[in-house]
Amino acid sequence: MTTTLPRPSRPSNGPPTIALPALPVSKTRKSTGALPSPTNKSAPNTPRSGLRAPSTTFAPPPSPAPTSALPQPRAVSTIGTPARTLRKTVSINSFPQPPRNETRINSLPPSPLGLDASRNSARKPKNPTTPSYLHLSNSTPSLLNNSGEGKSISSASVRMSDGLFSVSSPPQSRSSSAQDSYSTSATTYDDLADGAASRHAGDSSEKRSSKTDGKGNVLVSVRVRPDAGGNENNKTEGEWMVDGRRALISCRGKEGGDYHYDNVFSTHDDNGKVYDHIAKRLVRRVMEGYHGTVFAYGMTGTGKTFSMQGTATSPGVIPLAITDIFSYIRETPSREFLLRVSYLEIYNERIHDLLSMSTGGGIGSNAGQDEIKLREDAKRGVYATPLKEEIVQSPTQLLRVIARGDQARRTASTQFNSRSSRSHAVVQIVVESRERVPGNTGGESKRSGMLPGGVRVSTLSLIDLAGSEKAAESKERRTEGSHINKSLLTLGTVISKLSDHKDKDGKSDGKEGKHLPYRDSKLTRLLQGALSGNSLVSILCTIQIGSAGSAAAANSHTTETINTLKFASRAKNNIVSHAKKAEEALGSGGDGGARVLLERYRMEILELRQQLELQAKAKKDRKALEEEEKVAEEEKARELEAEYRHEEQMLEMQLARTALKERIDHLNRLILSSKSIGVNSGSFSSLGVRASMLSTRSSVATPTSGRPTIERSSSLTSASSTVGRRSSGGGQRLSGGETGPEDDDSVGEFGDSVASLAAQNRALQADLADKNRYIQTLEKRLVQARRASSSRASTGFSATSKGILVGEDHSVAALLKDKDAEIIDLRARLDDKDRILAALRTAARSRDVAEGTTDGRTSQLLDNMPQPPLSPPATVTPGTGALDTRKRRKSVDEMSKMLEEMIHERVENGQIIRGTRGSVRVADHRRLESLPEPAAELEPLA
Ligand SMILES: Nc1ncnc2c1ncn2[C@@H]1O[C@H](COP(=O)(O)OP(=O)(O)OP(=O)(O)O)[C@@H](O)[C@H]1O
Repeated sequence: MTTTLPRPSRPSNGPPTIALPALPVSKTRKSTGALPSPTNKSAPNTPRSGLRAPSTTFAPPPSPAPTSALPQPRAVSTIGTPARTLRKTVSINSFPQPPRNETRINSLPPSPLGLDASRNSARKPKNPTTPSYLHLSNSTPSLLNNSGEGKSISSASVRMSDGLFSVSSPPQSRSSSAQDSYSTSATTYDDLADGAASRHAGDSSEKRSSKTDGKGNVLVSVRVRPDAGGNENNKTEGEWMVDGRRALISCRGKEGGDYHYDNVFSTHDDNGKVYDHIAKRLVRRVMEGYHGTVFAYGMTGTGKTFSMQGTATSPGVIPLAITDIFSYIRETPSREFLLRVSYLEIYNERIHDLLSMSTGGGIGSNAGQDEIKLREDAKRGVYATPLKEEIVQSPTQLLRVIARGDQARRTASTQFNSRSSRSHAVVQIVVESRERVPGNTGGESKRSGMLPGGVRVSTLSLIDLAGSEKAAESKERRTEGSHINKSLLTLGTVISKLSDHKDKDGKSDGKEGKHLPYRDSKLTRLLQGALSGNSLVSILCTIQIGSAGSAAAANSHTTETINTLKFASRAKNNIVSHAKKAEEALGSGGDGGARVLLERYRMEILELRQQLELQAKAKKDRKALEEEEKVAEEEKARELEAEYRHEEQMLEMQLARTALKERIDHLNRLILSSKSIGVNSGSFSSLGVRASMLSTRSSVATPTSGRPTIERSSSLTSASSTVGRRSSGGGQRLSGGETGPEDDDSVGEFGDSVASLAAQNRALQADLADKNRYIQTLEKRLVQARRASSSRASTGFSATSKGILVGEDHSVAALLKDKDAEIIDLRARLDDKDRILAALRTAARSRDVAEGTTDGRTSQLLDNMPQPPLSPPATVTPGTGALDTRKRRKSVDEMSKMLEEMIHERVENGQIIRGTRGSVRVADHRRLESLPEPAAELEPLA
């Protein structure tokens, strides 16, 4: 297989670089050419290093001791450069190895290449009695080695301490990218590194390496993909030899050599193991506040996506990292976390948001998206914007988000991969964390006045690069390929030049060094922070060394593989990380604060909680108000109902009263009629007497007193007719059967008057009886009404009803009293009538005596009437002529006088009042006192 990438002219001291991109720096080449020598890798500093057959029996050869079976790598001849060799040795040995593997690896047989002996022999003089991996582990601790992890993960108490980070980056190493450093807080791990270095002051080379080496924070691993043909015996695949235990890959070809890395994974190693070695610790560090970057680099089809994403049965780095992230959160109750994730791809040098795109990854699938640009600020470094970030709360949710992005990622079938990634894909997980205030959760901290600590923000970038490839047949693939190759070339260039930015101690020297072309591609721009040392870095390079079925393919693979191996070596040599734990941002202000969602959310939660409390209070007040209103409404309703019932009762009473009143009016009319009858009958009787007198007078022609007499006569006629009518009407109303006799009685002159009086008397008595009955009926109805009211009053309106009943009682009592008074009045009038009748009888007898009549019809008629106690009748003596007339006149005069006296007497007694025209009427107080008095006016007799 051939590569389209330009081949740089290779220095003689480097490993084969036939297929490498044209890297610009010869110095880099030298550096790169100094591939890990067996000697340099010989000193294990971790359990796994120890497994690489640490032995005190090995001599420390200054140069590698390649096996005779392998071609002597040119790199070996250059490893004699002390500084380079030392640095490489220290950095590689400082890489972590999983503690669990220690036993297993210790039991492994020595490397067939015999490189362990030379490496370990190189360590032996320094500490012949102590396993070299332990020695180096102490001397060059790194954020990614076991010592660090042991402290940070084993227990919460250790996690809580900042001293747990025995990071090896010396202060000098910071200078390489100090201008971009996120960290302004503790330099704990630097100090510790210095301390660690000083413990080995006796070994100047080691001390130097510990100072210069930020590479303790950079892991470079190589993974060999199984051959598609099924030949997995990768130990000796043609000219290649892979030794996972010693992290060695040897090539026996013309550009061959020995390549040492932090980890070499054979075809037998699964994704779990790969993750454990390349990313597990880094993920932990990210959770503790460091930035971390893991990326996979390699030729197309060599297993980058397989390693990063994995499969359902063999999850890759990304899903395993997610699992660990949430495990860490669970294990760390002392802090609270907020995770947000973004997912972008760089396709044809354009950035696309995979979380905002529709799935399918086709052209135009991101139509409508704002162009995503890269920006840089002091706090965040280089970042893409605008980019969708999703907050995730569970591994499942996070995996789902990433799976959605994967769906949107552009893939296509290529010569080497049926589903080749055509873009660089970057998953970025931002971890915000804050220490919980003991005993307080949520809003309680505010209430207690204790503020929690600041928020720490760190980022984990998981990058699956597109694979380098030769020109494809289709134009589209060629375009994609050219962009991919260009960006990968820029990446290689930047990494190569990184060594130029370091002084002899490995410190970055931006002024003197060459320009770093980060801006030449979006990929390098995005990786700028990681490459310049602000992040812990783990690079997984994937290769395929099988023949893949054809000599051409095998050849192509070899070239590409060697390119990849060289890239890995340069990365290991040149990238220096001095990552620091991110500072804790207090408050929500400022640039840093603006992106600290945890703080913003906390503030938002507080605000919302306050709003909630206010709302709850308002709701409570409103409820109380509503209750009051409800009570008031109920009260009002009750009042209205009571009022309504009262009105009903009043109406009933009114109706009853109206009925009573009507009846009373009717009775009054009857009474008045009776009175009129009584009075008029009295007048009539007297006038009747008088009429007879008048007729007598007429006969005696006494015109002197004619006028009044005539008037009186007229009046009598009128009154008589009135009485006749009223009496008739009243009789009809009271009892129809009684009208007959009355009508009969009303015929005739004197006889008629007397009969009428008798009829009137009967009528009055009947009326009286009728009234009594009516009064009884009224009393019954009142009792019934009272019962009805009291039953209604029992439904809750007792107070009001009482008032009604009391009023009713009063009105009924008054009514009864009125009626009683009227009855008494009526009786008194009857008495009056009786007296008048008696007077009339007397007058009639006197007349009879005076006229000498013997029939006594008038007096007899009158005698038939009830006899009131009257004065004894005057003695009448018969006479003739003028004497008789004189006697009659005298008799009439006497009678008139007697009547006048009687009236006068009553006027004096105050029983009656004399009117201005001589009329008389019953005194009011007499009425009230129920004294018998005629209600109608009595015409004066004289
Ligand atoms: N270690 C491995 N074990 C088993 N199968 C593997 C391994 N590595 C890769 N493969 C298989 O090889 C094929 C190509 O792998 P993958 O797509 O991961 O390559 P790649 O490097 O991502 O390619 P590209 O750059 O074109 O995207 C896949 O079918 C994958 O399953």
